[in-house]
Amino acid sequence: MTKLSVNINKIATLRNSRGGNTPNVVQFAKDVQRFGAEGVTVHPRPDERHIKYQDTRDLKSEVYTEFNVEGNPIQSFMDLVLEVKPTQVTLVPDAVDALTSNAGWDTITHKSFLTEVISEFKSNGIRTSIFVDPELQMIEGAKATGTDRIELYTESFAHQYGLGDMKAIEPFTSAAELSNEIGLGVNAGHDLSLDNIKFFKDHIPGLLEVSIGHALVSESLYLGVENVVQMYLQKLK
Ligand SMILES: CC(=O)[C@@H](O)[C@H](O)COP(=O)(O)O
Ligand SMILES: NCC(=O)COP(=O)(O)O
Repeated sequence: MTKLSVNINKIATLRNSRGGNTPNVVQFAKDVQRFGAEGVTVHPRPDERHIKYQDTRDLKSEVYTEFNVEGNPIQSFMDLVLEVKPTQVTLVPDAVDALTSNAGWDTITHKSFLTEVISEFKSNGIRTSIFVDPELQMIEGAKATGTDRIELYTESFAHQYGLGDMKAIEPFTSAAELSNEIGLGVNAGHDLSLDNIKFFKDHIPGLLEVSIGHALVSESLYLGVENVVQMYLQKLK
């Protein structure tokens, strides 16, 4: 069964825009879990443009489903994750000034670095996932690092699907099939939405988790948070 992890970065974006504590990030995380979400995801970036390191600490005691913390494993991020010890850490190769996540890891070039980082997190009881493009070589490279899971970077699927190109799913299906064969768990995320999630899920064998934020928050502006969470859960059945 595919779990829905709600990425709450954009709630922090809205909160930070006025400098106060409205909307309250922790309350939003409690509410989406109450509405049925099976996880909460945050991406504390180095510039803290949205989720702050302190938010990640504050959320730890309030996330009773699965807590997924994403980021580039720079030292400050490593220290935060080892302090908070979330359910899962997802390693993302983002540049400090990236507008948003825009690429998966080159798991071959960075094999030794990723292997060392993953070993550190796993020895602290934290499940690991590596953000990758749906390239078979990168999937095999991810396996070699010892990671528990990969997260398929779904921006290219979402973009092409939105243009009517159904064949855009094919690399993702192949990547999931290989992952299943070699014992890698399959997560997915980035630009997934109510429009594309069912088609995506129906073509990805063994999909364990989707993390969705930007579209979910945007859709909630019109349809309401509880309604949107329930709509995602229905489409993921
Ligand atoms: C890794 C990924 O694709 C997203 O989880 C990322 O967290 C989005 O980051 P922004 O919310 O900063 O765009
Ligand atoms: N890992 C993807 C994620 O957490 C949310 O990405 P998006 O839905 O905000 O594009």
